[in-house]
Order: sequence, then C-alpha cells, then structure tokens
Amino acid sequence: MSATIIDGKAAAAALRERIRLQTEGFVARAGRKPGLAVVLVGEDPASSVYVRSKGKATIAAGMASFEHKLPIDVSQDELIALVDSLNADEAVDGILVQLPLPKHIDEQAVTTRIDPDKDVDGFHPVNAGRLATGLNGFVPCTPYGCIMLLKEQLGDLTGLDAVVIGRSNIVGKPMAQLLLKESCTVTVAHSRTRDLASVVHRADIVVAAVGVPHMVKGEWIKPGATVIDVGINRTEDGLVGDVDFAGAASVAGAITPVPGGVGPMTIAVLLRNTLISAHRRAGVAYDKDAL
Ligand SMILES: NC(=O)C1=CN([C@@H]2O[C@H](COP(=O)(O)OP(=O)(O)OC[C@H]3O[C@@H](n4cnc5c(N)ncnc54)[C@H](OP(=O)(O)O)[C@@H]3O)[C@@H](O)[C@H]2O)C=CC1
Ligand SMILES: Nc1nc(=O)c2c([nH]1)NC[C@@H]1CN(c3ccc(C(=O)N[C@@H](CCC(=O)O)C(=O)O)cc3)C=[N+]21
Ligand SMILES: [Mg+2]
Repeated sequence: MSATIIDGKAAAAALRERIRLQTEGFVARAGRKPGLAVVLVGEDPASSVYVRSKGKATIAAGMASFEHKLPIDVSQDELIALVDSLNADEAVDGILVQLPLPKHIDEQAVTTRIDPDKDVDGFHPVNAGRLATGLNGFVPCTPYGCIMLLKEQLGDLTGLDAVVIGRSNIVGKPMAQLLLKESCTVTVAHSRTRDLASVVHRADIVVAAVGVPHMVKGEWIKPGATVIDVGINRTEDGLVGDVDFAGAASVAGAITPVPGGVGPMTIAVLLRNTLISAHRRAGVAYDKDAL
C-alpha cells in the first residue's frame, strides 16, 4: 500500500467547525438560527440512519433541525402540501426530501416543487441549470464534497485529466460540471462505455459513482492518480465502495476510504449550503473563503 488515505471524516469535521463559527455570527446578526427541514418517507433503516446523523450535525453546528417523518403510504398530494408549507416557512432555509421515495410517488414532481432558493440538495433543475451556466445556486452536496477533498489533496486542478464513472443527475453529472469549472479535461463514463479500464487508465483523477461494489480494479488506475470513491454499498462484508480499495491503494497517489471518505463530506456540505441559504435569504454577507 502506497497511497495517501484521504481522511474525509477529518476534513468534514474541520468544515463543520468553520460552519459552526459562521453560524454564531449569523445568529448574532440575524437574530435567528439557520433552519434545515428534512423529510423522510417510510422507515428504511439506511435512510433513517442518515437522517439521524444529519439532524445531530445540524444541531451541533448551532442550526435548527426540523424533521418530518411521514408514513410509507403518504399520498403524493400530502407530501407536496408539506413541501409547500416548508417553502412558505420563514424559519426554514433549506429543504431536503430524502431519496429514494416510494414507487407511488413521482420524485421529479416533489423535487421540482421545492423552492430553488431553499433547495440545499441542489437537485432542482433550476439549480442544475445554474451550475451548468455558471450562475450562483446550490451545488449538490456529494460532488461539492469531492471537489473539496480533491483541492485539499492536489491544490489547483487545472489541466488534469478527470474521469467520472456514473452520469446520474445527483452525482455523476454535477461532478463533471464541477471538474470542468476547475478546468479539468473531463470524461464521463457510464454503463455503455467501451473499455472502461483504458478510459480510467488515462485519468489523473478518478471519481467512481456507480453503485457496484469493488467494480474499479487496481490495475485500471494510473500510478499516482487520485481516486475518489463515492460508492456506498451494503454487502455481507459491511459498507464498501465502488473501488477495489486494496488494489487501488497499491497504485494510486491518494484514495478515499469507504466509510470515512466522501460520505461525511456530504453531510458537512449540506450544512454549508444551509448556512449560505440563510445568509442569502436574510441579506447578510458571509465569508465564502472560510467555507
Ligand atoms: N457518499 C455519498 O454521500 C453518496 C453516495 N452515493 C452512492 O454513489 C453511488 C452512485 O449513486 P447514484 O449516482 O445515485 O447512482 P445511479 O444508480 O443513479 O447511477 C449509477 C451510474 O453508474 C453507471 N453504471 C452502472 N453500472 C455501470 C458499469 N458496470 N460500468 C459503468 N458505469 C455503470 C450508470 O450508467 P447508466 O447511466 O448507463 O445506467 C449510472 O450512470 C451509489 O453507490 C450510491 O449509494 C450516492 C449519493 C451520495
Ligand atoms: N435528498 C437526498 N439527499 C442526499 O444527499 C441523499 C439522499 N437523498 N439519499 C441517500 C443519499 C446517500 N447519502 C449519504 C450521505 C452520507 C453518508 C455517510 O455519512 N456515510 C458514512 C457512513 C455511514 C454508515 O455507516 O452508514 C461514510 O461513508 O463514512 C452516506 C450516504 C446522501 N444521500
Ligand atoms: Mg419513485
């Protein structure tokens, strides 16, 4: 093993501390806490764990957490009515509806109902469009967390060859947009890509966001490359990523572990987006460089 292990847990803790400090300043000036509303439909254990750790982190940062738990058989109309009430609630700066939703609910109908200026997940098409055109909006938390880890590890990313494996609207596509914004040369691979091994072998930066345990092999990695493993797969061997960690760590320059890599950054960036939303909505300036 030769690669540096990128400590996402430590980076996330440091970011959360910087957020906590700016939250104090916001409360002093605005006279209220930033507020994050999280909506969970049903009782999926993995989703419940995520929502719980998010709620704890929100409160630890000095923000208000509003949790709404709805039964698995809630109607789409009822869920949309809740989103409407959160859109109208002045105490709510950020709204997150935990995905996936049950099959009888149209995720797009719900996601697009959220006020884009409270869409701290960055999933609304208005925010996807803002990201694609260089306007200020909300950037999806997981890809932004990956960029923060990459910049901390590598500094300036200009000119680097980046390969993103996965083209979902919530990870792969926004990840590619953000790497492009950092002036990387970006390739987006997916299930129809031919000879993925040789595509990956060109890359200085590999971001795996697939959902297939251990799919990316060590031999695919260019020696010294930086590997960001977004995958969260629950297997008999516990939580594993999309990258064969042991194989990749023997050739990569640096690599994120699972757990303890990208996952903790996702939650920290969610708080960052909520803090930014609170400042924007209150018309108060914030220190972007400290976030
Ligand atoms: N750490 C975190 O905070 C988060 C982790 N995740 C994890 O990241 C992973 C990806 O999530 P998400 O983007 O939502 O997943 P999706 O299922 O929406 O997308 C998966 C992508 O991977 C591609 N793909 C599937 N199989 C292959 C293959 N054999 N070779 C190449 N590409 C393939 C698909 O291609 P195609 O488009 O052609 O079907 C698709 O674009 C999951 O493990 C998820 O749990 C997700 C969000 C947050
Ligand atoms: N509207 C919405 N927004 C999301 O951001 C969203 C979502 N829905 N649905 C599910 C995915 C997944 N996701 C994770 C966040 C943190 C960890 C995380 O903290 N993982 C820890 C381990 C946690 C554990 O042990 O289970 C780690 O990787 O170290 C993982 C996954 C956010 N998602
Ligand atoms: Mg559905």
